[in-house]
Amino acid sequence: MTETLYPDFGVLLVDDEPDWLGSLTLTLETAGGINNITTCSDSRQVLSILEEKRIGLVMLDLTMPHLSGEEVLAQIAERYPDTAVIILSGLNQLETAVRCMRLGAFDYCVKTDEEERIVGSVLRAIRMVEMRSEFQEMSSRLISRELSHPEAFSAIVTGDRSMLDVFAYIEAVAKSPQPLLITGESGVGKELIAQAVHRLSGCRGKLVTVNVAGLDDTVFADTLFGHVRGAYTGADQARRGMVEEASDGTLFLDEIGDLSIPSQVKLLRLLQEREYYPLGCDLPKRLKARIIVATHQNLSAKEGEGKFRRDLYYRLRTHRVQIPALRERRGDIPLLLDHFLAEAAEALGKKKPTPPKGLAQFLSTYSFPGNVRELKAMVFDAVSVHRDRMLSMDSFVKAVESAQAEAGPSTAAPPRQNPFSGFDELPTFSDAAAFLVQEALARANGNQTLAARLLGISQPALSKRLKMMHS
Ligand SMILES: Nc1ncnc2c1ncn2[C@@H]1O[C@H](COP(=O)(O)OP(=O)(O)OP(=O)(O)O)[C@@H](O)[C@H]1O
Repeated sequence: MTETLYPDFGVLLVDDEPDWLGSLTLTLETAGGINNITTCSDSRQVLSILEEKRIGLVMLDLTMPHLSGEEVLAQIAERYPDTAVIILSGLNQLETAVRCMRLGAFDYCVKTDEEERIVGSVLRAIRMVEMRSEFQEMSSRLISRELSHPEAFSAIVTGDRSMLDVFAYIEAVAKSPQPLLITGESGVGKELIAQAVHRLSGCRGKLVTVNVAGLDDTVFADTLFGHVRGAYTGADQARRGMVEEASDGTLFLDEIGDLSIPSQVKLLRLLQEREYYPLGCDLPKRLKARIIVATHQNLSAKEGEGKFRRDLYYRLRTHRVQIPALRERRGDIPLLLDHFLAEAAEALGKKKPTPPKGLAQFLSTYSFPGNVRELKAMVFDAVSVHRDRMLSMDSFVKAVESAQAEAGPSTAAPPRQNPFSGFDELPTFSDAAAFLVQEALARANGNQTLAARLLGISQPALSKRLKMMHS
């Protein structure tokens, strides 16, 4: 199996001592998981390598024959300003370090520095280059408002601007090896987003989904890391963990907000060390999967309450997207309605029914606490019971009313402000009623039955009021 390259751009090591190049390569591979390395022992060749290969980071020795590290640094800074350079010197000379930083070096390390210091600097430089390229890619997409791979999002029905911005962001970060955090209320389509990211990532492996809600720590470790035969009583067979199942692919951990603290520690270790031990096994295995996590919970609040580890939270949110609730993109309701009518008709072997006039308008007045999933269920239910060519409005009205009754008056709708609180002068009762009626009729597209429902009055009461208004 070919190993996934990290980072996805090359790291060029330049030093006239081949032994040092060999030992630095080994250190970066073993301590930093960095395996996309090119070496060069003749500083005169650096520019032609940069010309030919996609190099994002150069580690330059300072003292070299022909062209010194400082001279090469100046050339790189001028011709390849997006390439990060770390200077590696045999001597700790403050003056030289300052000069190199002024020339644009990312960092200055001394060869005798601790391994941790050198590897840490390289990992930070890699992250900076990755972030810079994501930022450039995202801004160019946001400016052009065009997607390079719209087909990756074909399962997600939307015309909403903020969703399209989410798509643009996802295209920019899809190939990053860092985790992606997807947040949003239940039913907004987080799993569909994870599928799109996996498709765009170009990973050859599978997308493996694990819902971690309700898994206790032992089951979590066993599910993710697997075990060897005989690891515990009853472990008659070895089990491959989901991390291994997702090799060269994507591991999608859903409901991450419910993860217990001990499991959070295990996940953090996996992300930091990119290694794990199947239960009962002394040899570590390498993490070769991209990690995507999702939650409907507010992780930042959980972190504040001490229920989610800060270090894990910050690691997970390197890339993050927030999927808006359906009530924040009501323009999607008619599109989704049409999509689910076709899908339900096909699944149930029926002809696609014609929706009653005003249905989309009626649905747009509802807050959909269950988001797209709730709309989908409503449509499937209505299509399964309908018999005529025209779909009945009734099953939708009943579904909305029973959901509202179930939620109770305080949660049926999002908390509202008193619309009159900012008024200097209050309208009269009859003026306020007239405004309400007009607004309800506009929202119901002139449909009086719907408008009456929105106002919580009977249709005869509404027509009486309309007569009064017009007399
Ligand atoms: N924009 C969309 N277009 C088409 N189908 C959608 C869209 N958004 C969601 N769905 C459908 O709605 C249902 C719920 O979506 P999904 O499971 O992705 O939500 P979720 O945010 O992951 O929910 P949860 O937090 O409960 O896991 C699925 O059947 C999905 O196919």
